[in-house]
Amino acid sequence: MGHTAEAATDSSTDDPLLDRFRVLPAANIGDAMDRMGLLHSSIQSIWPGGTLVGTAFTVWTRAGDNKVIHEALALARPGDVLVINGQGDESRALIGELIGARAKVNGIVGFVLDGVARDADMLMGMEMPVFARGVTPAGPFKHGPGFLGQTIAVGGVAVAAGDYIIGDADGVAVVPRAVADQVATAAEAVFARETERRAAILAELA
Ligand SMILES: O=C([O-])CC(=O)C(=O)O
Ligand SMILES: [Mg+2]
Repeated sequence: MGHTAEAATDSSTDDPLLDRFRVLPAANIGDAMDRMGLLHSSIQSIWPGGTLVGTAFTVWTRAGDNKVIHEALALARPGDVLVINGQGDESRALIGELIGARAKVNGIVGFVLDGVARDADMLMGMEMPVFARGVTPAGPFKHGPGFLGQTIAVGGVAVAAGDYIIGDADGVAVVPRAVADQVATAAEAVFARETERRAAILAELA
């Protein structure tokens, strides 16, 4: 069985919470967490319209070095997002289109980098969402060290393995796994209330 078939049947992608988060704005999810759990505003989709929802596979890598990211690609499960602390370094891209393509084949649904990426056009072409501090053509070194699966800091927020990651046009929200159901319920209420208020305001145009 190929990795793509695996991705379609893996239980981690059947989680109903993923579908609930998929239709909620990151802003509403943040409001449901006392407006906390939102990454620094400089971490944004590197291509227009990129969005993602998945579970965190955490990676800590030395600034400007992606040796451990190659290991992560082989170990992450379908439905995972590679969430990477690269110490906010903007001098060298931690990932590009080749890593993006490998991720796609393995069922990984996207990347969140406290660092930068490259090959943005090709990542857009393969619809591989990447949220990062920006882009640079400068490539990474491949020496290590790095760590997998530990709780890490990304964009000023702690992320543990298995936390829910939601990225949209505003940026990225992180929902701790232990409170995810409550947060989804509260965010659905925020969304419903704001939908109603927005409609009432716009009705003044009519
Ligand atoms: O060279 C690298 O490791 C990063 C890169 O451009 C790619 O993954 O395509
Ligand atoms: Mg490349």
